[in-house]
Amino acid sequence: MTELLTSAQMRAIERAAIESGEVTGLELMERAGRGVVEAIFEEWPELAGTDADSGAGGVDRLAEEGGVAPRPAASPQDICEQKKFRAVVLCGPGNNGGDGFVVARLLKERGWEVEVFLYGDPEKLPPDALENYERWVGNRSIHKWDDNLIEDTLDECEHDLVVDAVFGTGLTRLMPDDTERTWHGFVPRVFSWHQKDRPKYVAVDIPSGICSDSGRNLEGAFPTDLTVSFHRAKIGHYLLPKGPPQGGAVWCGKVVVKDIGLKASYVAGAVRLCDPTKSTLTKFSDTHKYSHGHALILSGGPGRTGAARMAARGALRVGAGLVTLAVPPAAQAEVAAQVTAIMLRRVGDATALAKVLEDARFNAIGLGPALGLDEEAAALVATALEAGRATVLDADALTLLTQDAALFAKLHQNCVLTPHAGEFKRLFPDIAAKLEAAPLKGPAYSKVDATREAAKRAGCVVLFKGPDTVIAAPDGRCSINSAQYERAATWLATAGSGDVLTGFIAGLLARGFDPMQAAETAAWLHVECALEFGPGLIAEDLPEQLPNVLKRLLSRP
Ligand SMILES: NC(=O)C1=CN([C@@H]2O[C@H](COP(=O)(O)OP(=O)(O)OC[C@H]3O[C@@H](n4cnc5c(N)ncnc54)[C@H](OP(=O)(O)O)[C@@H]3O)[C@@H](O)[C@H]2O)[C@@H](O)CC1
Ligand SMILES: Nc1ncnc2c1ncn2[C@@H]1O[C@H](COP(=O)(O)OP(=O)(O)O)[C@@H](O)[C@H]1O
Ligand SMILES: [K+]
Repeated sequence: MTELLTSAQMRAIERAAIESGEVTGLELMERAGRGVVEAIFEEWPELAGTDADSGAGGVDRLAEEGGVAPRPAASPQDICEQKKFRAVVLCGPGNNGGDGFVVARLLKERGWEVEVFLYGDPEKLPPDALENYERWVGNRSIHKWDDNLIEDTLDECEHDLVVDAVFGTGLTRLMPDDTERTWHGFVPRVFSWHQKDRPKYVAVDIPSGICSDSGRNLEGAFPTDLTVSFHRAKIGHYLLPKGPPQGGAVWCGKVVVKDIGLKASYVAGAVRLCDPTKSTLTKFSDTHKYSHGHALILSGGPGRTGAARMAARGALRVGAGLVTLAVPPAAQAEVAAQVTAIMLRRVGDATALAKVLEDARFNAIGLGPALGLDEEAAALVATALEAGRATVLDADALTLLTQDAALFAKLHQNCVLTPHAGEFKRLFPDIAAKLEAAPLKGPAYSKVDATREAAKRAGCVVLFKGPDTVIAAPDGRCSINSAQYERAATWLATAGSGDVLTGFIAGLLARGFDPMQAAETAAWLHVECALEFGPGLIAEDLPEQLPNVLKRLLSRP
């Protein structure tokens, strides 16, 4: 699985590499800037042009005029007279700005017309950024930050590119909001999504204003088409905090990670991006059906059996050897008419469930979807938890846990809880409040922090749903299953899809996956199934996509 880093982890890796003498900060900055330029041309080859088209090797007209650095900026009209690719590079007061100066220089070397604006004092730039500032101003113009001039420059003639290198992983507080500027006003004026023939917007490392650890929008983030990060993606690229203002992945556009020559080393405690390997699925492939386990899925009463039937089908398709639906007697005929490979057991109450669970071959339980919220349902949850089996709890089972502290206390390390945002808030109201509170500084409290805290409190795996599903174990392991960017599958948010996920987890638990691995693998397969089917998907379709999805996964080299 790919690691996603925090800003502190990234800084530690950078520091270790520099201290070991294997690289200098200046070299890293040069590679970062080069990586951004490479990514721009890979994304929009039309911007790479040919030497002749782009005027590469062309002489800086301002330099020809004999100015000395730093010279007064050219007026927007002056700039528009030339037919070249044009970029505006917005640089900030730290090393993110330093990367911006490198990008500006490299574009200039290719013949681009480049206007650079610096937010902050040159004298206060950190050393590597200062060095690149000086390399840039050696014979070129630079503008002191001026909202109006930036807007005029972009208005006066067509630009091909705006590079956002204002703040990166060092964003420590809310976006500046002083008497001279409010970023909330500046950003919508300059970063117009709707403008005809608008420039491409590219963020260096992360869109300025987005907290790289949490994805939270520290008010006034710059929305971009492409975000180019370095060494590893950051957690904030993959979280999608709710607005207003919305954050994270919404502003990144697309994330490309460029290698800057830092050694890949294990980072203790790093969050991972879910992407199971072939071996994850094959390592439990014995031949006998009982060696693939037996999942028991609890059904609701008459007229409420569909959710459990879908979960059971999911469990069977994901490879549980056997799946049995535990059905209240009044719903038996309804269920029997609709299932074939799935078996039935009459389970009228908690005593009957306890009897069924005397059979040790039932090694995994899935319960909650349409189970009901009455005392009988609560007794079923208690009995299931007391059995100590690998158990996934969803929907009504989660609501029941919120109503009874003694029931919550029965959770054990073989459980998986699968709340959506509403259920999470009911289960962990204080944690949800921290997540909902407006962030005042970076690094801000994130969905990763919230899920880790919830898992620790519950003493079991928590899978916090959404397009940015976060999965955490009490020991701190944590991963994100992303349904964003190239895995965007908004149509997965359809009634009953969560019930199928419960079934996938139960099936994998039955196959012997540990709870964290079952939750991660199921969440990943769930999105793959949605992508396989495409728009128009209904929940029943999800299990039917598994054969193709698994075939593809298992045929990977
Ligand atoms: N790590 C690596 O391996 C590599 C890192 N690289 C690059 O370095 C970037 C990180 O650089 P960085 O640490 O200098 O932080 P950065 O984002 O430039 O900002 C710091 C400046 O912003 C200021 N500031 C903060 N918040 C503010 C606010 N709200 N409003 C106003 N000011 C605010 C803050 O001020 P201070 O808090 O110090 O007062 C400080 O001056 C990283 O994203 C990547 O692009 C690459 O070169 C290659 C390898
Ligand atoms: N925008 C989205 N893109 C992709 N998946 C989503 C999105 N919104 C929700 N999901 C997923 O859809 C499923 C919905 O589950 P849930 O909320 O329990 O619905 P239900 O109770 O109808 O089954 C979850 O797996 C969740 O992660
Ligand atoms: K940036």
